[in-house]
Amino acid sequence: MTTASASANSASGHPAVTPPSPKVPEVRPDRASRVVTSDDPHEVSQEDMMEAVRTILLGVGEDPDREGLLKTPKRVAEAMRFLTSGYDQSLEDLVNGAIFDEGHNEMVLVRDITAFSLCEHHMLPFMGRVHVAYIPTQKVVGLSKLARIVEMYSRRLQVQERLTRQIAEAVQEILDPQGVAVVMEATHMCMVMRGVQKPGSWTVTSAMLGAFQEDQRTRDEFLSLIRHQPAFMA
Ligand SMILES: Nc1nc2c(ncn2[C@@H]2O[C@H](COP(=O)(O)OP(=O)(O)OP(=O)(O)O)[C@@H](O)[C@H]2O)c(=O)[nH]1
Ligand SMILES: [Zn+2]
Repeated sequence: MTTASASANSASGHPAVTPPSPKVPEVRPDRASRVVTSDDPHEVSQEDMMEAVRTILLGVGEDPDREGLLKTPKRVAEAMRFLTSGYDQSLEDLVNGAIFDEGHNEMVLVRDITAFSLCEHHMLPFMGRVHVAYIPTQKVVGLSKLARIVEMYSRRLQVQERLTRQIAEAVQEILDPQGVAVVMEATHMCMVMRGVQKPGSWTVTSAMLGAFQEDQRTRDEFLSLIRHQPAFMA
């Protein structure tokens, strides 16, 4: 598989395209791909998670036994399971065979796909929009599947650069198209609510494969299409 080039810069600049970077291995395998046994050290029960949340509540000086917090450990454990549910999905199940031989060879772009993820450094949300384009080699994929791919990789602990690249590589894997382009624009709560505290800052990352990496005009067409204001919004 071609290696994606991913880069980040501030929203004031255009997404830069850098030379291919070395592939970063997955931080952890998909939960779905692991054989889970009862003594699997990675398998943490809901009760263990709830106990950890109780500890956090104590750590912030709260009383986990006061009425308003009684169900909080359970709610947080369930929320964290949902927010990382992308580990349990596989690309094959998600695409569900929705690949059609249309003989189409022009750019397909799904833009403004909202995405919510958690940064792996602070486990705080980062959120924004993702634009996914590809140039088919005859075969196209069901449009919703591009959004589902974004969803699967977002619902994990991430860094924005890796998320962007994984989306591009997934489209490459399922379609083997002439090229794939992914741009993500996101704001990170770890930079807004804490730390450097910069509300309004945006990070733009891109991953370009094949024709989008090799052909400046193709890349420019994509960048111009994602900046264009759509005439119709549902
Ligand atoms: N490249 C990249 N960095 C990220 C992402 N999400 C969070 N970070 C950064 O990860 C870095 C972690 O830096 P550390 O110095 O280890 O942690 P920290 O002391 O909490 O850093 P500050 O956020 O600067 O307070 C910070 O600079 C974050 O802004 C991401 O998606 N991509
Ligand atoms: Zn963070």
